[in-house]
Amino acid sequence: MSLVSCKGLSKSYGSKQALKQVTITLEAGSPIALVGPNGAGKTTLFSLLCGYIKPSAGEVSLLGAKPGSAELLGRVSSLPQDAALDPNLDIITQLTLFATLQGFSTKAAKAEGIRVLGLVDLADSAQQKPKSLSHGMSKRVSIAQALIGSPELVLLDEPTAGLDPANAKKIRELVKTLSGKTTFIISSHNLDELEKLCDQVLYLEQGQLSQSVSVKESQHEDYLTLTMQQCDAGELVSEVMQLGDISSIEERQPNEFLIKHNSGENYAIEIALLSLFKQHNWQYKAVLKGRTLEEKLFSKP
Ligand SMILES: Nc1ncnc2c1ncn2[C@@H]1O[C@H](COP(=O)(O)OP(=O)(O)OP(=O)(O)O)[C@@H](O)[C@H]1O
Repeated sequence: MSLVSCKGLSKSYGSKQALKQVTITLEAGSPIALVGPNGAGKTTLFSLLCGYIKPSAGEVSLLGAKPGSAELLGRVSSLPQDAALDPNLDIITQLTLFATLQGFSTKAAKAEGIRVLGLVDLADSAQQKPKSLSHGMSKRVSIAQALIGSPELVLLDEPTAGLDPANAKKIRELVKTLSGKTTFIISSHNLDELEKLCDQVLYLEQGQLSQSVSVKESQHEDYLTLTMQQCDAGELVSEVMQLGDISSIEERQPNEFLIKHNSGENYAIEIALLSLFKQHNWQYKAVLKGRTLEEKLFSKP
């Protein structure tokens, strides 16, 4: 049974068509990214998956059931973009309440609340009220709430937006740790973050699913992405073109070069590049196999 199945899924708000004929099947496993410009329909798709809104046309099912149905209680959860906590109740009381609503006994619900707060490193804040929390801490409490009951599918809408780098890293590590048992679908504008976390990236544009990109496939592509320290781009390009099996090299961003090659031999190009750098005493920052996610989504090879 598929994790998510959408067939011709569409949603209009009055005359505004926010989602157009989205058809996709997603399987459980590594985290899946949902990317797209502002207004592309990401939150609308999440809201349909959660059952917060009804489709205007088409079908959607999660784990074989309709979104919002009783069968999915405790199996699917979400962190909405604008998740808000009740200002009047302390954190552990709120989490305990949500766990109780999922069917935990009162005692087990409190233990579950403490467990999920521990996952987001906030066990010490259990007795605090939301107004005494920073924005980042509130976001982490909302992520904790989404993890109650260890659901099979968790939808995270911009989970690290507004978090400082250390806390964003902690959330990424948490997602990595829990992946396997739980499948995460993550909407974010941070492509570097998604590239680190996800194997599959869905790209929504003007309500349509325009691409589904596999991050893992980079291993099999005939591309290298080279990031240099300061260098003379013209000289580098001319020298690299003289190496064998190079089809093209282009500077895509300052000091970042995309090399297309047709070498069938493992590491041959990498070794030739490193010898070239040594010969000229050029300093490099990174040699990445394949193309960056940004290149895959936004540039035609
Ligand atoms: N309740 C609503 N009523 C009317 N139009 C809406 C409503 N919600 C969303 N829209 C419109 O639907 C389109 C898709 O919005 P949505 O919030 O799903 O996009 P998004 O990809 O999540 O954007 P962002 O990255 O800015 O969060 C936008 O044009 C938006 O203005």
